[in-house]
Amino acid sequence: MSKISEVICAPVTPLGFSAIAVIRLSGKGCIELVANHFSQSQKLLSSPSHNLILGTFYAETGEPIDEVLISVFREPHSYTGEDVIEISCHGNPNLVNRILQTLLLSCRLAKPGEFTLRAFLNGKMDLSQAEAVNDLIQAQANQAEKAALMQLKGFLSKYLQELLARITELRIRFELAIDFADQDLPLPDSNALYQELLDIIKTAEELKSTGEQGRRLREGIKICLTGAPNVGKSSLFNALLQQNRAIVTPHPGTTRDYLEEYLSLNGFPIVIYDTAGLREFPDDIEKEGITKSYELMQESDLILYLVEATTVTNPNLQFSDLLSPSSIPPDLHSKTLVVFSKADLMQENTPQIFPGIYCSVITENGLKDLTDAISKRLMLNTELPNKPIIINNRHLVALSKCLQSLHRAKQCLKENQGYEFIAFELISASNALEEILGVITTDDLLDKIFSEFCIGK
Ligand SMILES: Nc1nc2c(c(=O)[nH]1)N(C=O)[C@@H](CNc1ccc(C(=O)N[C@@H](CCC(=O)O)C(=O)O)cc1)CN2
Ligand SMILES: Nc1nc2c(ncn2[C@@H]2O[C@H](COP(=O)(O)OP(=O)(O)OP(=O)(O)O)[C@@H](O)[C@H]2O)c(=O)[nH]1
Ligand SMILES: [Mg+2]
Repeated sequence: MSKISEVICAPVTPLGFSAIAVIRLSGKGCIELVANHFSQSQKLLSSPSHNLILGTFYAETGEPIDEVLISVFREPHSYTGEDVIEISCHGNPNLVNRILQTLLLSCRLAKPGEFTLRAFLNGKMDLSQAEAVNDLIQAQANQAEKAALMQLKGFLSKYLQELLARITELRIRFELAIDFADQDLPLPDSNALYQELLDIIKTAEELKSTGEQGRRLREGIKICLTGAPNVGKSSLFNALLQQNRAIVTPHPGTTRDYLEEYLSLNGFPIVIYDTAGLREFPDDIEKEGITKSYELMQESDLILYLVEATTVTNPNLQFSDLLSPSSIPPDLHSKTLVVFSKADLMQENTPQIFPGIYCSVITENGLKDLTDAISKRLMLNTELPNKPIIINNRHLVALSKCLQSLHRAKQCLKENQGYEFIAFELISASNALEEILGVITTDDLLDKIFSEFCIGK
């Protein structure tokens, strides 16, 4: 415990010019440490928790560095559960560095994620909540932030704790049954135990089924723009991003390497790809680009296949003819949305032969229809349910492990195997859930999780 309490210090705001910058310290003795360099040292030493004090911060030489505002948090009432000081100084990176250098004469720089690691080790949050802190910082869109915030506030923890309690209770009932059998006492109603096991499995499955939604929030929903050369993929890419990101020219074969950008649609994070035009006889460079286009199509959640609206003149054409075999592989048709581009070039009164989305980046007609269609297709119109979502892959893996054990327990029960086998599987199921909450951890796991955090967090 004493090692944990060693004072650590780090800037918590990015080093750059800003209105204010904040430096944070945590650990036993950090209040005294800062008081040694502060004009209002008595006020600081006797300050209650959650208090602000204005004063001057001095260098080791006694030279004043800045006028600062100091926040005091006394253990255990702080983010880390230890004494914490936050120094708000003026947002000049040189001032921040001088204050930091002064502090580092008597403490050490915090490692990435070390403040949150301490919050976890001091029982301020469980591991899933600590991971949510980073997910919240990294989140790319409102809905991803919402999911991470719910996890930070313990929604997932509560759900898992309840599941864990039910598994434990069921296990105890099986263990009691083993004892009863030894003593020739009447056995409990095995049908009731079976029903409870089924119900637990259902609850765990329900949580696991949110994993796909979670993956989309974590990695972003992948949309790939594809089609023949020159159909207007890069132009549409730019229009959706509302910036001139991709090069557009009248020459087919302009885009060779793919481009990747992020946007948010209805609060969902989207990764959008502009790819090389598909053609049958490409040159060597294009060939590479096209291979990559096919890889991206495989990975994508949605493929937008562009066809120039003016080229669709044959009323006998079938929908499948549009997606000619040389363009989109048949197994990807179900996740393909056809978009008719350059709709402004259609003659007025030209019938739209295929029902579908006709759009133009010049007049901007149809762009809203396109984003609406994308939202509908990807089901982005629905608010996230007020239920926990598994957004972390480590959690999904552990939950799958838990479910495997629960299913094995069910199998044992069906095959009338001994209750001790079932109890064993239920222990494995509990252990898997406890991995998520960090009840049992290894240094390697903690290192891996917290090293992905930024410094000062
Ligand atoms: N300035 C500042 N802003 C911040 C943080 C911070 O540490 N400092 N946070 C994080 O980096 C987040 C807020 N999280 C926090 C969580 C708990 C406590 C805290 O003092 N908890 C005490 C008292 C609780 C209470 O009064 O209700 C406790 O848990 O006992 C502070 C910040 C976001 N904004
Ligand atoms: N009239 C009209 N022209 C368009 C529209 N969209 C794109 N274009 C033009 O079509 C040409 C090709 O556009 P790009 O966006 O480069 O097409 P691309 O599909 O990315 O082409 P490659 O990268 O070569 O495969 C350019 O001259 C664009 O200005 C549109 O909606 N209306
Ligand atoms: Mg292009």
